[in-house]
Amino acid sequence: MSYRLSALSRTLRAAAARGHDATPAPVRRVLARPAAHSAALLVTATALLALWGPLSYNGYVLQLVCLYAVATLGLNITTGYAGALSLGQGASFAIGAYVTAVLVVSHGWPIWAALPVAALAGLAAGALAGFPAGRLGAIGLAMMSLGLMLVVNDMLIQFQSVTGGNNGLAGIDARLWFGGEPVSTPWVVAIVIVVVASVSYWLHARYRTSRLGRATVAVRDEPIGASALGVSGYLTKVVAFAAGSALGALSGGLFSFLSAYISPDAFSSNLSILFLVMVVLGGSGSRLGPVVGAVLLVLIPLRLDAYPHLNNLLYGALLIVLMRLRPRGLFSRTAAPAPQALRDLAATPEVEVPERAPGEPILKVTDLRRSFGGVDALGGVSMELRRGEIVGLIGPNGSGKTTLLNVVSGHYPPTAGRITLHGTDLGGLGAAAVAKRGVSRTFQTPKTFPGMSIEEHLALPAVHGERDEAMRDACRRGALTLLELGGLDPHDPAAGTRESRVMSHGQLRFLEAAMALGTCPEVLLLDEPAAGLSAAEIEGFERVVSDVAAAGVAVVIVEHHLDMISRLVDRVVVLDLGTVLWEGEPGDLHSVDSVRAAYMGVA
Ligand SMILES: Nc1ncnc2c1ncn2[C@@H]1O[C@H](COP(=O)(O)OP(=O)(O)OP(=O)(O)O)[C@@H](O)[C@H]1O
Repeated sequence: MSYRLSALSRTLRAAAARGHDATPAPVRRVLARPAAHSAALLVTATALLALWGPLSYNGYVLQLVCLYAVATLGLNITTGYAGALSLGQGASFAIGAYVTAVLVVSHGWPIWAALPVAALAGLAAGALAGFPAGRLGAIGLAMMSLGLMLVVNDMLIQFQSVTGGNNGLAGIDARLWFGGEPVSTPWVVAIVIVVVASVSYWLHARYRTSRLGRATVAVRDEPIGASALGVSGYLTKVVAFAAGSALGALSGGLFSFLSAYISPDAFSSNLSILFLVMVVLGGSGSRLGPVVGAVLLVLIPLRLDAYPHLNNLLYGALLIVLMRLRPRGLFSRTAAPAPQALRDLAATPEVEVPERAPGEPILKVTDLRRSFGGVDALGGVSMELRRGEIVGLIGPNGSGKTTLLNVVSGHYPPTAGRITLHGTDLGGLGAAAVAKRGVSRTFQTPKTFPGMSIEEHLALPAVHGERDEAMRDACRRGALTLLELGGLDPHDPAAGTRESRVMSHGQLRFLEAAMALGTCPEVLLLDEPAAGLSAAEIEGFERVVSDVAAAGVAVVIVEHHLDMISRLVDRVVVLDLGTVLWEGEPGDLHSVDSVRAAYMGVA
């Protein structure tokens, strides 16, 4: 037997070394599905309940684990997916518990009506808290959410006429109809708890793979890069707060039914900390982690009750050891699949590239200024950009090139001056809003999302507004070529599931540019795209830029490679000390004395 086991483990290790496990692919795909986990949770919990009975001690603990898991899954959306450290999940739990208790005890509501209302109350409270919280940093957010927990706890005591004050509310029985008799069997509550836990797991996993979930994770990983693709960091955080709080409140509602009696003692700030520890220990941002965290942190203290004098010490020491061994929690975050993005991209038809012919002006910058303290990074820049035109923006270090891109793309507000796209003012709009109007960009250091797969990156950008078919296809074809240049085969699903954290700098550059083209921009701003690329890669990149410009995309390219500028652009703008020093055709660049002096150091 031991020989067989070691042979099996050798086979598994060898398979792992080859990059896959021994489980057949279709079985692996089914096992990876959230619905499979959800069904397994439902079947296992129901079987255990049948074995132990819902009124037994074990049955009670199982129901407690399941309902706590609902709260931790919610907190995982807020803290794990959105990266917003919240100490307020206990407040949502309390709100849900009390809304349920009041509806049931004072108004005779049935369980199926009280629980959704509790979840809605949590959703509303989460959204209200999310509006100010969405703008706070990690520490501010933790403080605010903790404050919320304390306020809610105090309100439970103060609003005595509704909440029963310190005495709490008793008689929280499950009914099937409004004003009906309480059901006599504990199975109704037990089954509702198990089903809600299982469905919550599925919803929480679907959230991660949805467009909203992808946007949420992108904002967590790289908020500036996400905003350049039109994703509003603020809104994704508010929604994550609301969704997480709704599950927290639903969990509180289940707790009311399980306990049949609640009082403010059960909702101290320790509860929020417990939920957070469950999520962190299980693996914040992972799919299964919050459930495992709930299981462990309910069971471990119960086991330690056998050592009454040592239980706190052992509990604390165990947490320290576990976090030391697995600092990111027991389960790791994994990228979510988005195979459709690759399939769509790979199916883009071949496009015929027309002659490049710049058209009418679309972007206009007038007397644009931007200062940082006493430094005038832009001291009154005016320029126009035509449809289908490629403009090279060059100048010495510190001349304001990146600042100009940052201001035009909405990452910095201008100090003065105007930016218009098709005559509409862009000044004052945030980066996400500017991106949605058709201005896309790349950064000097590529801004990609380490926790997301390549296919997820490609599923993130969306086209906002009208674009003609040829331009769309040219952008998609360009994105496809960029991926191929980066050695990423869009026809190979295995390549798409790789996380961007393991990619080389050059690959990240191509991936970022492919995402920028994924928005099918009217204006594409490229900040030193050739840095770190080989001559062959630069040549391929130039071809893509030239092709999308021929389809009508207007391109501004900041670059120190003057050879590339001379080959590629229609017009060069030279910046010096935040102002336009010279503007003209690339062929004339070397013959202008002022440019030679400022940029090339030639007197
Ligand atoms: N966020 C900021 N805070 C303070 N000063 C800034 C900021 N961004 C830019 N600057 C300053 O503005 C000036 C222009 O910087 P910018 O990065 O736009 O130049 P650049 O032409 O892009 O330079 P490089 O070629 O080195 O990238 C510099 O003096 C820089 O120090």
